[in-house]
Amino acid sequence: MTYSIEIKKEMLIFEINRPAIHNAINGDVMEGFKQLINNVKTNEEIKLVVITGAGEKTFCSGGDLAVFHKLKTEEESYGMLSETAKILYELATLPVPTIALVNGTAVGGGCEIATLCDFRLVKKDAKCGFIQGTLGITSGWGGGTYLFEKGMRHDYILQMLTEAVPYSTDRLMSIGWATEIYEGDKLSAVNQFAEKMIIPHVNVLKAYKLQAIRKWEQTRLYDRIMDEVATCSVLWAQDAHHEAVDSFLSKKK
Ligand SMILES: CC[C@@H](C(=O)O)C(=O)SCCNC(=O)CCNC(=O)[C@H](O)C(C)(C)COP(=O)(O)OP(=O)(O)OC[C@H]1O[C@@H](n2cnc3c(N)ncnc32)[C@H](O)[C@@H]1OP(=O)(O)O
Repeated sequence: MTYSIEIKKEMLIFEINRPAIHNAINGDVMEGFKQLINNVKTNEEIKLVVITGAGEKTFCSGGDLAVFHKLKTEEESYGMLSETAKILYELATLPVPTIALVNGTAVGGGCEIATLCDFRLVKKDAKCGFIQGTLGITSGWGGGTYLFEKGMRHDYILQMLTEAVPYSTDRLMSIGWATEIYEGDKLSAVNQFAEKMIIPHVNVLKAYKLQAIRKWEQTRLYDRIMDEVATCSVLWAQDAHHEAVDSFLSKKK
């Protein structure tokens, strides 16, 4: 299975399970996200959602380049990017808070998924970044747009997007991207974090989340994400992108 879904102490824990390729996302994992969303919408017991990656090294390395590299044109890439962005928008706007339990490297689309969550608990030695620029593309799943919603300094956001390198946890904390840094066991870390929330009063959690969702609706977050998708698709179809991905995929051959 490329993912697992477990419900523990009113928390739904979604784990991407492709550690051999750094938990890269393919269509199967996206189906898992759809199942997660459906579970939350139909099960009133779920009060928090946690997203994490299998293994010790990586949260998620973004889209599976071997799979998505088959998409060559603007139209083909728009199809995949928009479909994924829609699912991730549903994830971001779930009625309960979401926590990215960043147990290791989060790059590319992996950094986008962590960014769209309400909280980011990051392992001490993890590195995270919007490295898409090194592939000649922008973020294409809504991640850049979500980053501008995080209340971080504008200049720090643009630096994170345009430097296109993974940041250390010190930097992630100082720019306001990481919520907390943890050491040791990831489930203990998320349990300790969740205990501080008023879980028994789930309607309070939901009411605050709804305030954020209403703001996003009023500021047309969804439309702005789809603009990001369209921009990324144009860049995706250019030689610079295909050459950069070829170079990554053939680096050890
Ligand atoms: C498609 C959407 C787009 C978006 O909108 O954001 C994206 O997500 S673009 C994808 C962006 N992601 C990347 O470019 C990450 C690529 N990966 C890396 O930079 C590195 O692998 C790593 C995650 C920093 C780890 O480096 P390292 O520890 O040196 O491991 P390897 O590089 O040797 O990787 C082992 C193995 O895994 C394969 N791999 C890694 N990431 C991906 C990926 N995203 N897609 C497919 N395969 C991936 C890598 O090719 C190696 O395979 P083998 O050589 O066959 O062992």
